[in-house]
Amino acid sequence: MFRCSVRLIKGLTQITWLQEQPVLPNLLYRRSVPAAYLPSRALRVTWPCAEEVKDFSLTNPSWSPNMRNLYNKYMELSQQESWKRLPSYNATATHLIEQYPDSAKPQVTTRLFTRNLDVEDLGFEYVMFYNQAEQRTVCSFQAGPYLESPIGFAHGGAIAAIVDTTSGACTICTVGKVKTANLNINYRSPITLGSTVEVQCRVDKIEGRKIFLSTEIRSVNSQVLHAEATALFIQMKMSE
Ligand SMILES: CCCCCCCC/C=C\CCCCCCCC(=O)SCCNC(=O)CCNC(=O)[C@H](O)C(C)(C)COP(=O)(O)OP(=O)(O)OC[C@H]1O[C@@H](n2cnc3c(N)ncnc32)[C@H](O)[C@@H]1OP(=O)(O)O
Repeated sequence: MFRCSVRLIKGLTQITWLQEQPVLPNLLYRRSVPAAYLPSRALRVTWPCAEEVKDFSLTNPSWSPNMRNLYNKYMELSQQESWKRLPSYNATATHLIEQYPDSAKPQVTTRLFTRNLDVEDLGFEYVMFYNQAEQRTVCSFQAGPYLESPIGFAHGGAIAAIVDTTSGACTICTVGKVKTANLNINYRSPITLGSTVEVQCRVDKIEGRKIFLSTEIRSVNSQVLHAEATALFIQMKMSE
């Protein structure tokens, strides 16, 4: 009973903290997760247990010096320019939690694909920053050993996931809720597992509900081009 109360108080403290985080107004999906998306068996409930509401885009001990350097560079730029670090939770619903009245906080039973491991270091380690004035997102990405495809290198699907995430976040920050309609990737040079790369994404043009973006993944010294991509996102209709 005592343990439960402590967990509840910790959880509420964390939620209050979450609600105080700066949020761009048009970012968030307005609907709760449709029932059809929910798994048939109960998974972890992430609210109001504080330990589940973790911001994964803050430094952790698994981050390499390159990962930390990029993080520090954009954190410094966030002080002077219009870059903003995007918080990153392990479920879309957790990003949305502030929209729910206290009486109707959702049970979070799904997970974002790129945040589906509990252990740090093994999968996707990444942090994204958004520049509103330039409609750009940058992502520092460290590819963990569980993303392997050819021996020692990252899987093309994992690279596609990080491109989709970086360009998706850029689009959501720019226009609100969207879906990916098209993603084209040219893989130019393999990404070594454990290495850190910089993903740079920008909105090229917006035509009605269509948002066109381009992305490049480069080594941290910019010398190696690992992949280049274009994406088309479609803005959801008001009714969706
Ligand atoms: C403090 C908070 C901070 C938060 C920060 C953010 C962090 C958030 C957390 C993490 C970020 C993660 C972000 C990840 C994002 C990933 C998103 C996905 O992966 S979505 C899953 C994969 N995609 C699908 O499953 C779509 C399946 N397709 C569809 O649902 C539909 O086809 C859809 C919605 C794409 C379009 O359907 P329609 O009915 O709305 O629209 P129609 O009329 O068909 O098309 C509109 C226009 O677009 C063109 N169009 C549509 N699809 C096209 C295509 N594939 N290629 C070219 N044109 C296409 C059409 O020709 C039309 O053009 P004309 O207006 O006539 O000029």
